[in-house]
Amino acid sequence: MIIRAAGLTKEFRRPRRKEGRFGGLRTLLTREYTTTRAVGGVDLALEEGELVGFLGPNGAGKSTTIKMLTGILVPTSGTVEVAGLVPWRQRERNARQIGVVFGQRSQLWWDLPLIDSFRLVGKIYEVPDPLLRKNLDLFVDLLDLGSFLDTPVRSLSLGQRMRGDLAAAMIYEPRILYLDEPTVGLDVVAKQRIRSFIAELNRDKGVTVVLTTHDMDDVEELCRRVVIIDKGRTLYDGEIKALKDAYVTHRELVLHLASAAGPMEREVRREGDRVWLRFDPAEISASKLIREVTERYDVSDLSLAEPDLEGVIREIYAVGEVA
Ligand SMILES: Nc1ncnc2c1ncn2[C@@H]1O[C@H](COP(=O)(O)OP(=O)(O)OP(=O)(O)O)[C@@H](O)[C@H]1O
Repeated sequence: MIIRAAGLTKEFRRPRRKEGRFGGLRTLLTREYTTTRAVGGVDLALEEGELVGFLGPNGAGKSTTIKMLTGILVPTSGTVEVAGLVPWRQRERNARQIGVVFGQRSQLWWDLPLIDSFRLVGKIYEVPDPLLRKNLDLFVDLLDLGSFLDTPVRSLSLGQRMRGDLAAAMIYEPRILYLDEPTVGLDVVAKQRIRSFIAELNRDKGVTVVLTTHDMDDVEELCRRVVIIDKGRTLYDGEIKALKDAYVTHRELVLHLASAAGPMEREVRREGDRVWLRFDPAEISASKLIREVTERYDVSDLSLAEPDLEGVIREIYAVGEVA
């Protein structure tokens, strides 16, 4: 087990604000506090080499959990162990085995050319020169960084900066990579490049990845397992497939008709020569339904619509529990 957290809790205490005249002074003097429980007892266990999607609505406690796993925050209670270390106690040793990328915030040196940030990270983490060069070559190639290595970070586009951040986080070859919304605000091409890079690190180098995102395409493409939290507690921890099986009881078959046909059994929608049929796989298998319709109708093409993770997740967030 490379990451193990048990009963992880974080409470933030803030002085309670007093209203009215001399409110500020009274706030200082009385020392009453309001407590926010951001994380309320999360258990998490990851094997080395896993790639897990860490999901939850805004304010669920994802970032706070990640900050405890990375050692930035000290838990109020509970235990964390990451590759044999207690992150907040052994911060420096922990930092060498983890890479962290926050989509909203860059870790790079704003005024320096991108390449200088890589060199500085290499120095800080004491990466031997040949290894630094080898990894730089690889990342420049995989993330297509070549055309903007000499550009100051502040002048990079969001997508270029994100790719730079990812490369910087991996240049010292950490075993674990924490990604907090790595594709937020990026166009489809940039998203795709980042997803392929993450997949490759995980597959070829065995890097363990914890991925926080609101983009279900990230999850569909990269993760087999998801952990969903809300209001600081775990709602679901398991395979995406099992989640879909539990929620998506219907599938859709989309037909292209070569010649006109009247209303069909199971039809739910029609647009020009396309007809959508909805069916329950427990009642009729996709192959049997396809056989039936192709025997009866003049079908030129067909496709099965995949169960939609986005819809499943939306439903779970709305209800606040997993059925
Ligand atoms: N430093 C802090 N002081 C007080 N409250 C905080 C602090 N950091 C987070 N919180 C609160 O803890 C809760 C969880 O926040 P957190 O940032 O972990 O959520 P999140 O799941 O990452 O959300 P998002 O998807 O919006 O990034 C929120 O109610 C937030 O307001």
